[in-house]
Amino acid sequence: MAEKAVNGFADDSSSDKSLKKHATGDGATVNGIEKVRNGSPDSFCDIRPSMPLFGMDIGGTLTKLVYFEPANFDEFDLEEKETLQTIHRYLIGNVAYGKSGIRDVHLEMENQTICGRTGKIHFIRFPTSQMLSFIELAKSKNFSGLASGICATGGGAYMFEEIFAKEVLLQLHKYDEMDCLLKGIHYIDRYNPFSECYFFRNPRDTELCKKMPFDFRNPYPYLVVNIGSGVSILAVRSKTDYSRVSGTSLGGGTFLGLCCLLTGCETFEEAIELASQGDSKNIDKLVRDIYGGDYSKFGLAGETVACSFGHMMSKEKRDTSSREDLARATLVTLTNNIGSIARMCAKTEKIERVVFVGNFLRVNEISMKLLAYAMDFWSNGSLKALFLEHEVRNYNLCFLCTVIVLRKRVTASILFSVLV
Ligand SMILES: Nc1ncnc2c1ncn2[C@@H]1O[C@H](COP(=O)(O)OP(=O)(O)OP(=O)(O)O)[C@@H](O)[C@H]1O
Ligand SMILES: CC(C)(CO)[C@@H](O)C(=O)NCCC(=O)O
Repeated sequence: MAEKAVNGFADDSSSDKSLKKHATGDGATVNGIEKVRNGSPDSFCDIRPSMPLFGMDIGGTLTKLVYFEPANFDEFDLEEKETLQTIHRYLIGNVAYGKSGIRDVHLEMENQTICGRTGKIHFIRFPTSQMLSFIELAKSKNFSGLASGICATGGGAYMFEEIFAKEVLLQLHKYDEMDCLLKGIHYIDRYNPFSECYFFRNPRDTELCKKMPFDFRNPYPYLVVNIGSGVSILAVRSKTDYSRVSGTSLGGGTFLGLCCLLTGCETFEEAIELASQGDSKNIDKLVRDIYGGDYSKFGLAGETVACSFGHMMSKEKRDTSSREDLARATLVTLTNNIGSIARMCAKTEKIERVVFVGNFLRVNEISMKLLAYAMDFWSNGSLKALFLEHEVRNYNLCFLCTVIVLRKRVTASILFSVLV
């Protein structure tokens, strides 16, 4: 592969259909639901791994990478120190890497202690579609001769395991994404107890609706709705007891895919921008479009969506609909569907706190407010929709609990070449 393509993440060849998926199986299955106790990543903190530390979550759409920058470089030997300083200069000197790598500066976490060391956590993301470029690069740099292995979470840790082993001669140490997600949520909240978790006060009133901090220090039981490419719903009853109670394939990836199809947009940011200027009422049929007003007998207000995309069966309505309206209706449809499934899960599990996470909510206040509204309205105020600053903006957080322990200089070389 050309160096340029590798370095710039320019080659979009990672949709390689020949990659084989592996079955997971970290937990026992009870009534078709995976029951998982005792996630394993904590064991990392029993050791004092060599620096630098990275963690990676390879999702269906985005790969999230964290880099832990130790505060004091002086305690390392000369070679390690040199590597750390080079990484530091490069990473901190840039916020964008190649065409698609981004460092989210506003998410940085200072004064963190990981595995006995104090430092800062940096957050970087890039599309998983560029992963084969990363692998090509690792191969071309003879990574296997120098690295001890990579720890990773997410479907990609399984998806790319074989190709990493075969092509790069490198083992991926896999950790379950849901275990890590929950550990990540609590890690983050512990370090930002008064500013990480929030809710919307007065969610039914657009004028008075206001973001407020939520004290999440005594959180159990709660539901997690992880909106990534698809959606996983977890019922969490204690630190070590949770189950995946439901999920839906209609998630953030569906929103982006449909929006690209319907509007010709090409990025998530563009899709959200379009949606923010559109009106879904031009696309969806409301109860009032069918009843002429409310359907009072069952408490359905005229403003309620009766049929998502229902107006699109009319040629006239199709001809007058705009890209903005279509983007908005796609966003509202997906969000309401997720909200509705979450509400049913909360009812079945008898849980009142619902934490919505995942990158679908990144730069997407429309969906957050809609979810807050829907939870409050349809439960008569008994359900509370909660959100997290880091989670919402960027990461599954899995990687906070995983680390990539690489041998010194190689890490720098890989990271640099990929991100340059
Ligand atoms: N820059 C972006 N590029 C692509 N999608 C984005 C971007 N920012 C936010 N998103 C949204 O976030 C979703 C991916 O979220 P997330 O990173 O949490 O999931 P994932 O780990 O890729 O998927 P999964 O967990 O299902 O494997 C996308 O499907 C899209 O809706
Ligand atoms: C497959 C995963 C777990 C990958 O993160 C996620 O995309 C998901 O939960 N999808 C929904 C699958 C379902 O229908 O339950």
